[in-house]
Amino acid sequence: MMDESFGTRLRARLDAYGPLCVGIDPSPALLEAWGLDDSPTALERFSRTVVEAVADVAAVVKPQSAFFERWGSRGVAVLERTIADLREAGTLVLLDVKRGDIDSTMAAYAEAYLDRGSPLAADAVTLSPYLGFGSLEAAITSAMANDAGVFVLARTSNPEAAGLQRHVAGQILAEAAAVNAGHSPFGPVGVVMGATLPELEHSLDDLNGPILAPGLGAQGATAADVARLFGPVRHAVVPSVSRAVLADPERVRTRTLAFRDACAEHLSAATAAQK
Ligand SMILES: O=C(O)c1cc(=O)[nH]c(=O)n1[C@@H]1O[C@H](COP(=O)(O)O)[C@@H](O)[C@H]1O
Repeated sequence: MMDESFGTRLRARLDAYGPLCVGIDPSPALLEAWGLDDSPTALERFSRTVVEAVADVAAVVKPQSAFFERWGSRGVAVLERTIADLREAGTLVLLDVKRGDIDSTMAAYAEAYLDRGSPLAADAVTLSPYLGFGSLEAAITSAMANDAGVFVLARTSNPEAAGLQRHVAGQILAEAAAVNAGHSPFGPVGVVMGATLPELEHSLDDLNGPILAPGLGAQGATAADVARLFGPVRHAVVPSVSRAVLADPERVRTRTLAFRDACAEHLSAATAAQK
């Protein structure tokens, strides 16, 4: 049994390795760019290569479930092995599944992804709050019981999101902050805020939880954008990148280091400018 909370483990990883989450997104396009066929065996080769390249330099690694699920049970078996490899390497695993459903179904998702006895158990999982933040309760309870965490979509990186999410993001952030109150160094409820946003429309000062910020690289965000948006909460931001580090199997590690160090430098410059 793990006895440190997800927040404590995440804090330690961020302090030791710097601010970056690397996605494992084995899309057909990337498999082709790597000279691999599109098959479960190729998925495994891709995932193993990324794990070996980044497990000891990225604070968090985020396998995207859809790219494994498209191969049915054989793909899910590769996802299970990838999670096991990452956990054995000591990396924090954020499983990107973006789940959200009514209470009883949510409890089953929680059992699948957060219960430490499950073959798919991760350190944290992404959740969608569009059935109401309260519908996520079973997952949040399970996360706490299993020393795991959740990342709830608040303002996502994609351009289509703004019209819908701007109406609800404030409420999601407030509900996450309420769960996180009193926890140290972070509560179990992180949020997702795109690094592509033109500006932050809500303060994150009282969240007391980690902020996953996807959109670096392929979606156009830079380390400077991360610092501009998240400088005031720099200790809590986890910028996330997939395609821009995965494009070339020979350069996954060097690109990971470049993104990580650029984010660290820009965030610390933002700190200095605020003093
Ligand atoms: O939850 C996520 O990880 C996520 C949230 C979000 O707002 N935007 C977003 O792109 N993502 C995921 O982050 C990854 C982005 O990939 P790249 O654009 O290749 O860096 C994909 O796996 C997306 O599913």
